[in-house]
Amino acid sequence: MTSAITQEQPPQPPNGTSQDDGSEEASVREEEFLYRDASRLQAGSLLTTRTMARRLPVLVLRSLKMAWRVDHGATVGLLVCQVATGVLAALGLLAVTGTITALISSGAITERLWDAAPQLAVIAAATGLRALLGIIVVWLTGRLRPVLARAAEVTMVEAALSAELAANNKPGYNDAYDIADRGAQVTPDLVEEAQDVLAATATLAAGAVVLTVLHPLLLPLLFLACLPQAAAYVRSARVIYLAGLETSGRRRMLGKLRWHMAYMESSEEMRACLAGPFLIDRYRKLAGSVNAAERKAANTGAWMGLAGAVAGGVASIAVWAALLWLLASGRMSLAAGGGAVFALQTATGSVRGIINGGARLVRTGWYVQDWQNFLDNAHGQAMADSRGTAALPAPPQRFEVRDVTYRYDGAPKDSLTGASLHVRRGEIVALVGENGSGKSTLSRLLCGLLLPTDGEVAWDHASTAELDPWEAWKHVALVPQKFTYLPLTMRDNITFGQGDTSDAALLAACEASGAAEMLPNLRSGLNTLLTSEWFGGQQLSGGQWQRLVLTRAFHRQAALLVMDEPTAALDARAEHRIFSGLRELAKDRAVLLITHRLTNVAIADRIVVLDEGRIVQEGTYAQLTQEPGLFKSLWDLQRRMSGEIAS
Ligand SMILES: Nc1ncnc2c1ncn2[C@@H]1O[C@H](COP(=O)(O)OP(=O)(O)OP(=O)(O)O)[C@@H](O)[C@H]1O
Repeated sequence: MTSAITQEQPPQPPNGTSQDDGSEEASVREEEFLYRDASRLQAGSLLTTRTMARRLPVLVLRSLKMAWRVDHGATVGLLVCQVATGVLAALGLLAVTGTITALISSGAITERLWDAAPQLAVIAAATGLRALLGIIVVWLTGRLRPVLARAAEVTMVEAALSAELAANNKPGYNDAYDIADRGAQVTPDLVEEAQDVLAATATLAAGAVVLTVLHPLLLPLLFLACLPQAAAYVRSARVIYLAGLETSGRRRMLGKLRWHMAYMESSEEMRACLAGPFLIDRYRKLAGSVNAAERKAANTGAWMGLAGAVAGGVASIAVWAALLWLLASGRMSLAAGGGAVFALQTATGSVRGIINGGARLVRTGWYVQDWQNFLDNAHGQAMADSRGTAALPAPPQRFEVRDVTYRYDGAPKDSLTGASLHVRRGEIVALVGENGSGKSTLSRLLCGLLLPTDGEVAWDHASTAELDPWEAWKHVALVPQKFTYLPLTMRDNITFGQGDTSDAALLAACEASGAAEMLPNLRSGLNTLLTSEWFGGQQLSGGQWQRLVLTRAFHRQAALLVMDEPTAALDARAEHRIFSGLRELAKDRAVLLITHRLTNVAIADRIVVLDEGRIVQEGTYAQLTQEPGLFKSLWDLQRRMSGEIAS
């Protein structure tokens, strides 16, 4: 049977152009506008060729440091190989010069051959050893590459975790992350390219010594000849790098589209809502726009490369002409000229190697620089810059939001305005209100996940802005509205490696949440891998996952328990279990409960009602169900609805 994707014709673009007619740019105006980020482009365009040329030695050094950090042995081995390669190249070159001198000197041919024999032996030995060193370099690089790549990936994750939660809303942050991530991916390239440049430099050093001995004019001439080509190559690398920056937002969107189209979490809607064909069409248009930008950069880069190569060719002719002139004018002997030809060829090859490798190194260096910049302060969003390092002397007793205003970056209006609320240990406070009224935002502020735009959030007497966040979050247990399905075992999903990891402690938390009922059906009990994406794993239902997330929160034994719609996916029996056990849980915890099921909030000591970011009511269940206001109108509506449905 043919799949829906192949049967369906993708919708035509609004202006009637097709994705294959070469006019992708025109058909994707809207998507381009949406996913472009100018702030990064500006940063990239500040880089100049001269700056990068100056940074080349720094990059080589940095790559060596990175390599040293992950594998001392391989780094030393590579350095030794490169130096040895250079020494062997010098020996080989000297031997070639010696051989030519011996062969074209006067005397019988057999004598001349005997004279040249030791030099020929040196050439053979040097060539063989260089080949062997080449193999060792490949082996050591292969050993180093994966370790470096994984180490760089970990630094990215650590940097992302060090950023404020609010960073995700900051313009340019996600692009900066993506570009930095690309830098992390290419760090092994930096090391390899630095190796190439080092190897070419070592060989050049050998050629340079020979050339200088033969005639002091040859080497400066050779360098001058290569300058235009070097500039052209670096410029070409810059064009391609800038195209990468320009398209980063769109490429990120492409990655997200691919993820949603192919992965399990969204697979139902992709099929049943026919989102797949629609998104494939969107993907093609967006990809067309990225392709067009990259093609343009590749064309410009190729033209620059061609111009550089022509300039280089002309300059090479000049160098060879100079050599001929030196010979013709008797300024250089014929024997020395023969050696000079070989030395020039070797040196020219090495300089080209340095230019090629250097241009690649410079481009990779830009990416790696982006990576380093991100690592330095998470694109200006590091928590270390916005928060203190104070520690709490003991688990807090009271959590308070004082006259807090919060606006998400780029949002047209405040999500919370002048809100105040407190919750003590032993107390349950319910937060209610219509969709978008600011409940989750307020809970994030109370947990210290967000810092207020105005006002203060205090745990006992300490402001959350003063506290070391990682220490502070040890006192928080959160059941978020949107929870993550982690492909870990049930045990790891509950503990995340913290607290009492004994079966007894886990089973107690499972009993409280209702997750214990799932255990007999799990293949390996607490050690079952909770995903069917890998062999041996098992997939939980939505409600079962919610039970698990509740188990995690109960197991944490934290002073503050925040539950945002904790029973939305639970069946009636499971929901009843949670609410009937909540008072017991609250004995030593401050509980903030967010729910739309208003009969459930009868359990709370106090109820706080939010409307459009402002607290409009506060009181007990008995008070608010009598008092005219938002709570009563929503409560009446829910009761009426269940009555109407029942009748
Ligand atoms: N990450 C975010 N970035 C930007 N704006 C946000 C973000 N999260 C929420 N908002 C905005 O803040 C306002 C309050 O959202 P919040 O999620 O706090 O509401 P809520 O009361 O929890 O809603 P619901 O009942 O639907 O869960 C909304 O207008 C929403 O658009």
